[in-house]
Amino acid sequence: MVFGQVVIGPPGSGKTTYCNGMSQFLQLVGRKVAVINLDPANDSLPYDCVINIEDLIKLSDVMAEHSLGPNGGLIFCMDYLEKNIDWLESKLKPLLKDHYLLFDFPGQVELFFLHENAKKVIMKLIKKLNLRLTAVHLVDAHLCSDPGKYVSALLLSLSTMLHMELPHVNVLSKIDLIENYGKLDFNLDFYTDVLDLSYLQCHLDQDPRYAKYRKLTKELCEVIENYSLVNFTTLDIQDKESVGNLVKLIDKTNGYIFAGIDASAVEFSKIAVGPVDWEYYRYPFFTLNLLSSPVMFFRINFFFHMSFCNQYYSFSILEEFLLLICSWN
Ligand SMILES: Nc1nc2c(ncn2[C@@H]2O[C@H](COP(=O)(O)OP(=O)(O)OP(=O)(O)O)[C@@H](O)[C@H]2O)c(=O)[nH]1
Repeated sequence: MVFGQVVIGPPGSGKTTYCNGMSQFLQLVGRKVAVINLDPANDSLPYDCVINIEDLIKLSDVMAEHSLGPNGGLIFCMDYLEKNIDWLESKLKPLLKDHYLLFDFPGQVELFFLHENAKKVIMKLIKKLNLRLTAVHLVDAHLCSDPGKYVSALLLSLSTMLHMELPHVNVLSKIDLIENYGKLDFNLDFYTDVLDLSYLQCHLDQDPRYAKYRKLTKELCEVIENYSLVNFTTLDIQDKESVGNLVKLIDKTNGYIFAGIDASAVEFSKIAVGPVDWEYYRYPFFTLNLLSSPVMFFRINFFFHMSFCNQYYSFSILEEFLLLICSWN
């Protein structure tokens, strides 16, 4: 089984910097990492990429040949990549034995909540190569400094989660810079946990001319709350503790901590077996005590780890549980 991350997010949210920092961090903890650049607009790459979409198709050529702008050109490139998925598969195959994959995608957000090409590329790779990928969706933390921008970030994250259908982690990137945009209206927890958005209302412009805007924002917030899917974790890519916490979270969502049998003992002790932080207890925990016969007492600790943000489900003993129910009858 091969694990990895699909790194997505709006332009400038820090995807390329993330791939560089994350690959260095993972290499330091003992993983063999391969970064795959699927952004044809990435001119200067700070990392050594093993596969570069530029070897297949160049954005500048597409724009010149088809008289397209950068956005249309990128959509053309993704379409071309989907049609030539064999090229990517053949490049990935030698890496499957022992590498952890980081896919750096373009920043055009419509690729991830509207168009199907990028999703189809990912789904085909997952199915054919048996990959376990988590979507890491980066959003610039400065959006928290304005209620309207924050609601847009929530909507973008929600639509991307619904569209991509992958284990998903939303990240507020560049958290080290958040204080540069002034004091936040609420504690950081308010923005990361997304529990009650009604408080945002009083921080919107109270001018009577903005009444419709406030009503629209209120109703959009209700949509987000009704889905109850979005929350965020934070990241400062230069802080190893921040990157380490994110790695732990991603490892839980794609199952790496349970199946990373190729990982070194050092890595396991540092990342997977480290003390669980409070994030772990966000998942509902059920303990079922079942008396299956007068002499037999079965105690089943049924861990049903479920995070809406992470979309991670562990049904490892579900089978055992069903068998027990059958034998009970
Ligand atoms: N302070 C700080 N700066 C960051 C962080 N992550 C990224 N940056 C900076 O943010 C800027 C944009 O980062 P990129 O990695 O180019 O962003 P991108 O999402 O790849 O951008 P596009 O390729 O245009 O989609 C760069 O100047 C980075 O140095 C962070 O965690 N902290």
